[in-house]
Amino acid sequence: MPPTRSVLYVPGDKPRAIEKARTLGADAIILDLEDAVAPEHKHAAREHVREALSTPWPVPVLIRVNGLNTPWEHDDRELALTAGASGIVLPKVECAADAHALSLGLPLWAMIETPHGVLNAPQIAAVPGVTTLIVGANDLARALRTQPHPDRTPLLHALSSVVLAARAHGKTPLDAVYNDIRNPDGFTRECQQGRALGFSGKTLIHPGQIDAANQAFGVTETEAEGAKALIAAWDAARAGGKSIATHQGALVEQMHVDEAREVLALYAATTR
Ligand SMILES: CC(C)(COP(=O)(O)OP(=O)(O)OC[C@H]1O[C@@H](n2cnc3c(N)ncnc32)[C@H](O)[C@@H]1OP(=O)(O)O)[C@@H](O)C(=O)NCCC(=O)NCCSC(=O)C[C@H](O)C(=O)O
Ligand SMILES: [Mg+2]
Repeated sequence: MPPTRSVLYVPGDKPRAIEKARTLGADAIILDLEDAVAPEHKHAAREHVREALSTPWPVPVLIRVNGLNTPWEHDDRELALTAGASGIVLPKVECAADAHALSLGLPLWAMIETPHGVLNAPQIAAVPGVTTLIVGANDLARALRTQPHPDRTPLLHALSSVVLAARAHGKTPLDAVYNDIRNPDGFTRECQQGRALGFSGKTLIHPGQIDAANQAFGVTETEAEGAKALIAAWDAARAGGKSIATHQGALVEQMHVDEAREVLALYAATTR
């Protein structure tokens, strides 16, 4: 799987921001046709997105289309199919049938941002074309009538439900955006919380959030060296006929080795 530590939304009607996004260092880009684009700009945004995708990008670029049953659905779908996007982001996915409705042969990133979406997350994650679940915390908080909380306590159940559903089906869970672009400390704390909850990365709204997300969801050289040492300890134990090993005083079993290999794969993919 390509890395998804940092996934930046860029409004489809802002060509300057789109061009800027090419070189910002995010692992993936979502060109947005939905909530970041006012109704009167939807048509122009589609043209900007088509133009942007007519030349190669260094990272995967997805299109967030408008939701099913909106007036823009048909034209967005046609654009997504013909423009050369790496995938489609579908907002407000409520059930598996919604995901099937937009199974167009491209990877589908399903946004879980309604109560039904959370309740049906396991069925949505099970749809073969769905590769990724993204939490949409703004829409979800509104629908649930939760109050803002620095530790996201009111949303923890939903956040963990999305991780659980995605992981159960081998899909990638991505954490929600952090709205306060002037609060880097709060952003970093939320990245760390998202990683601890099991998310693979975070969706972002501003270039200033990319480095912190890459760091929080990435692998340091020290961590990579630690993973190599753990695998070496395991290999030595197995070569000596042992079924389990210890490394730096801690038990090592097969699942720790699998985890260490994932750490090394992410390190290799993000240090080119
Ligand atoms: C939030 C913003 C409106 C702030 O914009 P602005 O005030 O212009 O920021 P800056 O002046 O700090 O910008 C500095 C330069 O960086 C460029 N920029 C800003 N944001 C982006 C971006 N997202 N991608 C690429 N480049 C960006 C500016 O153009 C400036 O460049 P320059 O002119 O050369 O100096 C703005 O950041 C923004 O629009 N962000 C994206 C908002 C968005 O996409 N929203 C929709 C997705 S989030 C969502 O819907 C969540 C979900 O559905 C849910 O329910 O939770
Ligand atoms: Mg939303």
